[in-house]
Amino acid sequence: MADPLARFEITEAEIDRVVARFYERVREHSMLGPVFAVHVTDWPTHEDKVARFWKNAILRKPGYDGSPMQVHRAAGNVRPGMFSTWLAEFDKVLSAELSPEQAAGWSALAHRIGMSLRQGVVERETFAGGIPKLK
Ligand code: HEM
Repeated sequence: MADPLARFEITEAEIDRVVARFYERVREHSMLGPVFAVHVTDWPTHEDKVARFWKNAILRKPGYDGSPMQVHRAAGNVRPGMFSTWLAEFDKVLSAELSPEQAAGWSALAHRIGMSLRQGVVERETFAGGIPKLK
């Protein structure tokens, strides 16, 4: 039986497939591709880690113990304006690969997490009161 705490019905294989399709698009994307290229050389390892992140977030399956907030704040080349593009690309993959119910559930979760990560990046780039650190 499905885990009653799972946010929506999805299999681990479906999660793996979405992650693989998404980073295929990211690698070719004019804005997102170069950002990842600075950090990720071993794509299978990256995709495996991100798939474990989503299995933990959606299915509550242990296996990811990283800190996405730290990673995105520290990356240095992830800008606040990139999150809407990332999410739009992710939504395209969700719609193409999953049922409407699955896509809607995962999209809502991704947008919630994305807005929180974006806020972390914004805070790194601003002083108290929202004054930008110009550089
Ligand atoms: C919007 C929702 C997003 C989610 C849910 C998300 C999720 C993740 C996760 C789980 C990781 C692995 C973290 C770890 O190492 O433990 C990661 C890494 C990374 N993300 Fe995101 N991300 C998002 C948006 C973005 C955006 C907008 C960018 C900018 C292009 C970005 C760029 C990166 C890069 C470059 C890495 C690799 C960092 C490294 O290995 O040093 N992410 N992301």
